[in-house]
Amino acid sequence: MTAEDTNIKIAVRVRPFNGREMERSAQRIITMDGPTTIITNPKDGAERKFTFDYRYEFASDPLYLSHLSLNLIQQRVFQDLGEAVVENAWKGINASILAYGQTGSGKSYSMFGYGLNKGLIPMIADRMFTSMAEAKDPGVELQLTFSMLEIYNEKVYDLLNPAAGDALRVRNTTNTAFYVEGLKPFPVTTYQEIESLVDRGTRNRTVASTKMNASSSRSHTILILQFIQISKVGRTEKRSIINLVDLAGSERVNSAGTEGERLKEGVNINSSLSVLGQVIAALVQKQNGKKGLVVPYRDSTLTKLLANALGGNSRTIMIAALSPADINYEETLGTLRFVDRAKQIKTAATVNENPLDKCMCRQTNNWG
Ligand SMILES: Nc1ncnc2c1ncn2[C@@H]1O[C@H](COP(=O)(O)OP(=O)(O)OP(=O)(O)O)[C@@H](O)[C@H]1O
Repeated sequence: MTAEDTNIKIAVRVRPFNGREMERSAQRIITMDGPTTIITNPKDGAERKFTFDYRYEFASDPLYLSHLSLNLIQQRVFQDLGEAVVENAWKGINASILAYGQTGSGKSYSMFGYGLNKGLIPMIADRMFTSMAEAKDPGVELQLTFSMLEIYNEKVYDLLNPAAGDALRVRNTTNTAFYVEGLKPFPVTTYQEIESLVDRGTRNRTVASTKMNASSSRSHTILILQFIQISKVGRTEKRSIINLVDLAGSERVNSAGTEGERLKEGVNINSSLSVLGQVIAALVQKQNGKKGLVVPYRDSTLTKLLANALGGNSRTIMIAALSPADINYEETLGTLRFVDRAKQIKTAATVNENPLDKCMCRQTNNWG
């Protein structure tokens, strides 16, 4: 099967001002003009312009903040970004969505949503089950599994199986394909099952975080849906993996006055996100013809697990979550620069279809 090169798609999303920003009478420094996102330096008024694939902003009109209009925007995000993920899963193509941005910028809002205001994860799961219920071919058996993990201080924890306690090991099948040994995929047959597993995983994340004196923004969370279509007639198997990633806050850690666990956490978050930046830079240089370059996937747990999403067999989308406020100028500019580099990466998604007799048919939880 031939690989089809596509660039990583970037979506920028600006959230409304929060209470703290309003209290401080923060000014808006992000504007959007057609495909262009413009950020203004509050010190000297200098503008920087970026162009991305999708943009979502909020209007200053308070009506925007009504539940209905918030919901409409969540639905638009799903139509633009999520629908194709489900369509590709049916074709046997892997997909990944990563949310990047500083703490409180709206990553979880985009990925999980809040209450009735559902985000991409519940909407993708819902659409998956609707399409499976509509599938008509009795000769094709459909299987969907779900797993959820957390990377905290470079270690991987199975959020659906916390009894396992200890961190799981990341192993590699090839130089660029890694998997989590012992991560338990749960077979799911209804939307409600996924919903309760996500709730369980989120609760475990909070418990683990509290125990470790962390807040949720200090770990990376990855949800994995694996979809398998087994054709009994053609004796083939089509597999696809959907990775949904809520990254830790990208703000730089101020080490002044920080010690012990907090410092370690900060250093680890910083280093895994900075390795992510280095991996992106290396992939871009490689695509621009630079020879003999080693992409440093191995330098962090996060980049090992995202190797396929970034440089391999996946269609990948990055959501850059932004605060609109001048007081966050540096972080917001950092986020825009980060995804501006990532948009140059090309991934080569292939259809994962194999004859049943030849396929390895192991319950993988990897990204390969
Ligand atoms: N696009 C949006 N529209 C309306 N409200 C939003 C939007 N994005 C975020 N919010 C609100 O902003 C707050 C912070 O968002 P969220 O928790 O998603 O941030 P985060 O980037 O995931 O933070 P953390 O890294 O700490 O987990 C929440 O109260 C959320 O409801």
